[in-house]
Amino acid sequence: MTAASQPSPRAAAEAIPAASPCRPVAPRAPLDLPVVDILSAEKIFPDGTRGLAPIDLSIRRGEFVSLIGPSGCGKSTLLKLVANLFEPSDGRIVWWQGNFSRVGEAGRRLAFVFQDPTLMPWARVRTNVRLPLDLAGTDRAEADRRVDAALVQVGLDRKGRHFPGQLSGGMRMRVSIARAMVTEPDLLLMDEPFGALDEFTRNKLDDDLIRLSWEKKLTTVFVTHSLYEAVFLSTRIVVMAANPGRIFGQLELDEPLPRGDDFRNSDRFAALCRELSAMLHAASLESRGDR
Ligand SMILES: Nc1ncnc2c1ncn2[C@@H]1O[C@H](COP(=O)(O)OP(=O)(O)OP(=O)(O)O)[C@@H](O)[C@H]1O
Repeated sequence: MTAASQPSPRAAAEAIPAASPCRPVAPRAPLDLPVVDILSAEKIFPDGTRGLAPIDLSIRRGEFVSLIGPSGCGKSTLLKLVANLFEPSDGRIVWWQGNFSRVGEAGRRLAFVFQDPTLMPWARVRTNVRLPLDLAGTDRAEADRRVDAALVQVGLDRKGRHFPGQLSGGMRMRVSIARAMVTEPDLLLMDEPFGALDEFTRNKLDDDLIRLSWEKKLTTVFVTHSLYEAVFLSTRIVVMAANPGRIFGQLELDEPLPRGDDFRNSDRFAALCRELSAMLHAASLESRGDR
């Protein structure tokens, strides 16, 4: 792992100026209500691979938590456990303080955004974004209203009648985010959503995501390989180590939200990147058993 040397000039060169300057505001409202409690949850796959050692982690309302760490440390496995895409081998996961035995029950919505936008190529952008509402049987007028709002939120209000093949990679990812936003999720899970995009587009989408996250008071768990992205977006970063997958350390970031280029180009950002880089270096050594 290389040190985070001088991230600011690079970010400055590649970042698109924010639509509005970053306004320093007080941290968002109380963060104390747990959305997900991961209680000694462990994952051993059927072939015997120990994907995750027992993990304890609480995600609170309004947090933006990034999971970062070396390849194979269990970031995706942890995210899928939180998404209830599979069950822990041991331990348990409690959503909304046990008010719901499974995610997705009435009143609680969870949305998952993958690295691949997985759009229907034969359907227009509007139809793709409306899909979860159609599946849920939402009234058509209400669905159209939410689709309009979501397309505005991601800056695609003029692309609703386009097909996915007519869009850039960044635009397709925006469609995928809009499709998550129409469900008005209580918990947004994102597995390296911008990993396949160039850094210029990634920075722009990070800008949009942090604005959306702030405006909608989202609770988000986000997997990334980019320490710059993790520092820019997160209120808390969970650093993981591998062999077996586990939590190595955590970094709280109290930089006020929303954030923009002022933060990206600040000494504070550079210092936080260096701190995270050192943690990742140590986690990487620990993963190889070198320490
Ligand atoms: N379905 C599976 N069956 C067996 N082993 C699995 C399965 N899925 C993941 N693993 C193993 O579990 C461990 C954690 O995998 P996971 O994909 O969660 O890591 P990751 O941190 O997301 O990796 P990357 O950064 O490379 O995407 C790895 O050793 C992986 O090989």
